[in-house]
Amino acid sequence: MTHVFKKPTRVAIVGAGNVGATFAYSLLISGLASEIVLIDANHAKAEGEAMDLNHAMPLGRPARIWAGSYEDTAGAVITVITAGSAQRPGETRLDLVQRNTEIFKQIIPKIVENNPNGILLIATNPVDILTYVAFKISGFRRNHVIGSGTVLDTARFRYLLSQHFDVDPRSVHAHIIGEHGDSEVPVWSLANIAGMRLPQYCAVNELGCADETLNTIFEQTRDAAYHIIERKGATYYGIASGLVRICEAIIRDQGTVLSVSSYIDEPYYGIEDVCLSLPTIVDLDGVERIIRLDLNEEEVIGLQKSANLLKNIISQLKI
Ligand SMILES: NC(=O)C1=CN([C@@H]2O[C@H](COP(=O)(O)OP(=O)(O)OC[C@H]3O[C@@H](n4cnc5c(N)ncnc54)[C@H](O)[C@@H]3O)[C@@H](O)[C@H]2O)C=CC1
Ligand SMILES: CC(=O)C(=O)O
Repeated sequence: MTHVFKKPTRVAIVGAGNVGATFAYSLLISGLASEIVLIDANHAKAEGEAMDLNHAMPLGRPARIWAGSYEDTAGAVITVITAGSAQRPGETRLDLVQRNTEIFKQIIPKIVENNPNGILLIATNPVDILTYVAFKISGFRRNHVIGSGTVLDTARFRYLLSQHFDVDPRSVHAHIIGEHGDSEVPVWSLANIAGMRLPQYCAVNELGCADETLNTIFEQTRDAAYHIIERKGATYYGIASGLVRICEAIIRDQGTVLSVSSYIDEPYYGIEDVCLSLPTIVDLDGVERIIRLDLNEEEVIGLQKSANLLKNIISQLKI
């Protein structure tokens, strides 16, 4: 009998709530993982989600899905953390900071003990602060601790721009950088469609590009979570798709440019020792490289303000 060497692609998900369960479903549909384990303080919730997901499998792609424990993070290529409190209407992401830091103090050591070589992918808010907390507690290399950061905000921005310009969002190249939150920064100076910066694209195509219109697009991007939470209590489809996209870049070793959050260890416009989002090359080793952007003065000031806000919160944290 021939023995076949089988190496499953395991993704562990800690937190089987709105975000964790929606991500698990999107990951199943994507076919990227052969094993998906759900871990939650509420084990019955993880079990229920696993049962429901298993029933979708014969109609889609095969994978092994179960409700497990931290021992099951062993061998996972990526452990995605979505556990913790979410914003209630009117709350900011930063309001969640100490509550979710306490949860990370319980969770991270258990993952490290079982899976010292995997990649941590953080979605729990405030995501930049918790990426920093996970980096410090885990002792992992900076490449292996990634926050979903402004991947979602960048997607929202590209979607809203695509609506304005009436083009496929995948053909809009534009990034939101800095905090995943109220101090985030739109990189207008480098935004382009078909290689043309927006003012040139508007002029050539006789389209409206008024400052007021573009500002409204940014405000709708920045405030999207508040508007969704006001209406339906939570957001999850956007972030679930963002997490799948990050997992794809890692599992398929794609070297994709994504605005993930990671630890800045070398001065970037004078910013260091903080986690925030910048266009980053993501591959099998996680963060391969952060791209040096040629920002204008207003964008540099915005990015520095965003970094200072995050650093100020970090300095008050009890890790
Ligand atoms: N980064 C981003 O772009 C986004 C982040 N989020 C964040 O994701 C997080 C989760 O949001 P939802 O899924 O809507 O919340 P949820 O309340 O539906 O789910 C949270 C889950 O975490 C579990 N949990 C809590 N403490 C735990 C612990 N110590 N160990 C294991 N599991 C634990 C709960 O039992 C629950 O099932 C929130 O912090 C939210 O703000 C949400 C949307 C977008
Ligand atoms: C909740 C959140 O962080 C978002 O939807 O952007």
